[in-house]
Amino acid sequence: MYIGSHTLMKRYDECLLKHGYTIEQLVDKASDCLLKHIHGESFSIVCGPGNNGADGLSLAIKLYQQKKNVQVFIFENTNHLSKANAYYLQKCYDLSLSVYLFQQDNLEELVGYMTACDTIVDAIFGFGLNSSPRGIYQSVIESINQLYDQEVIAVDIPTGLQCDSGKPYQSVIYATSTITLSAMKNGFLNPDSYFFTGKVIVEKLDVDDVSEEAGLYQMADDKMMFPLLKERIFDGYKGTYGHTCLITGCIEYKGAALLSAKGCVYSGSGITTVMSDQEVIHALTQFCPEATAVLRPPILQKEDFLRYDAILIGCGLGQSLDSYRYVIDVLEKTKQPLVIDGDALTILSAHTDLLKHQNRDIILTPHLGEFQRLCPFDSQDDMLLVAQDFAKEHHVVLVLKGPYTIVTNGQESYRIRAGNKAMATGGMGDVLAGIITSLVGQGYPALQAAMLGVFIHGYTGDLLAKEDYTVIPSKLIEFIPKAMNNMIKSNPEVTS
Ligand SMILES: NC(=O)C1=CN([C@@H]2O[C@H](COP(=O)(O)OP(=O)(O)OC[C@H]3O[C@@H](n4cnc5c(N)ncnc54)[C@H](OP(=O)(O)O)[C@@H]3O)[C@@H](O)[C@H]2O)[C@@H](O)CC1
Ligand SMILES: [K+]
Repeated sequence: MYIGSHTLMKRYDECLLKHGYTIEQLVDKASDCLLKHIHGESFSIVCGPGNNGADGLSLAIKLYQQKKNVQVFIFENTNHLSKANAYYLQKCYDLSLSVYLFQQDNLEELVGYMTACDTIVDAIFGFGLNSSPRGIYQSVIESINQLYDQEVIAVDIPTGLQCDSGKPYQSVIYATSTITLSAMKNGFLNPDSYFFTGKVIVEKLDVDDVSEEAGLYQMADDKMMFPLLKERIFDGYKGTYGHTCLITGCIEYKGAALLSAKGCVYSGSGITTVMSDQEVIHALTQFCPEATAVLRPPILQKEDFLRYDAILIGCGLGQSLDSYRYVIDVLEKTKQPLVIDGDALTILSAHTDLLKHQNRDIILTPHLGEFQRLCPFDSQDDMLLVAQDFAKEHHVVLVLKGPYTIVTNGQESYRIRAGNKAMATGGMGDVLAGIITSLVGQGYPALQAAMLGVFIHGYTGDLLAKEDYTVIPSKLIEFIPKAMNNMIKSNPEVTS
């Protein structure tokens, strides 16, 4: 399943136009999608001035041609209409459909006409709405919400719901169901949006598939993720599964280093070496005796890293002057695939130029606050686009942590369907960084390692959250091997 934001959906339409479709054809195909899910005998179709309205007008014509009882309501019939809207409105007039024009003084009367129908179609605004519907639009939305006997079907998005966040503007249609076109809208991932969308049906237009060309995100679910995890091989040994180096922890933040090391070991790393302060190393022998350790030298040299397959920097590294130097040393002197997390990301924010000419796999794992430092953005910005552009510009795999964590390398983009609110506890991100580094060390390509790491982490948390109110990192780690085994056993390619 693909997911789009308002910008990505606009880009999707532009791609289709570049493929040679006309906007009138696209609207025609959109209304074919709607028609499949519309039942009943009498319809009030409420159409705004853009292409969402055009979808409604085209649908009205098809229903009329099926001899249904159809009345169309519009807000203006001037040159403010989109090209497709004007085209289909003219067709409605040509066919002598009943078209009513909303004005301030006839609003109540026209809404009264709707009470005679069984279905109201909301084709007022779709992903083109850019602020709260005002004036007559607001009044019509509120009046439609007062009608309780009719089914309300929203075209693409309930009018007044924000496409990207799933939050309502001041006035929003409460739909019984929403037929969303081409892709799931990002806002519908927000569970609160369900109050407004009702049941969501995703319908793909019968056109060339331009989802990837347009940069839509893909939902990475069990079906996609289970087969990515490889079975351990018959004659494997510790060398088969990679040697990872974790430059993590300091006197003040020992726990983060311990959790990332254990996450790395438990998700299958062949050898895990923690490069840290004496105090961290001492604690490590108690917490995770399987990990090895080396004392972190004051200046990191290229030779210190020759034997490693993957490096992690961050996870409790702190932000001292030493930490700054470590981050810069690692970026300048090592060549292995690199995972950058926590404090190291904050340090990196002042030196993103170091990401240039790296010529190796780099995975960044910020939460929203860390990402804001790396890439200042505005709260109104389209995060799907911002994340994608950042990854593309800096040639990294970006793991933007949150509900349905974003994983993108700028070319391919995913939302990971795993994880839950019970996992919102300190140290969870450190475990994730450890898992991803482990997978990189085991030879998974960077994008796959990032996706799989996020999935394993979230999936383990989901198993635990079935019984527990909170899921704490040290307990989650203990369950990682079981969860990975579950994934292998549930994968039809392995079990058959
Ligand atoms: N591939 C697909 O999926 C396809 C999707 N399609 C459909 O296209 C829909 C998107 O169409 P769209 O881009 O024309 O935007 P839409 O939502 O109709 O609104 C634009 C109008 O709203 C106006 N306006 C904006 N904010 C406002 C406000 N606060 N208050 C008042 N007015 C406001 C804005 O005015 P303007 O800002 O230009 O002055 C403009 O007139 C999409 O949702 C889907 O249904 C298919 O038809 C084709 C294939
Ligand atoms: K709508």
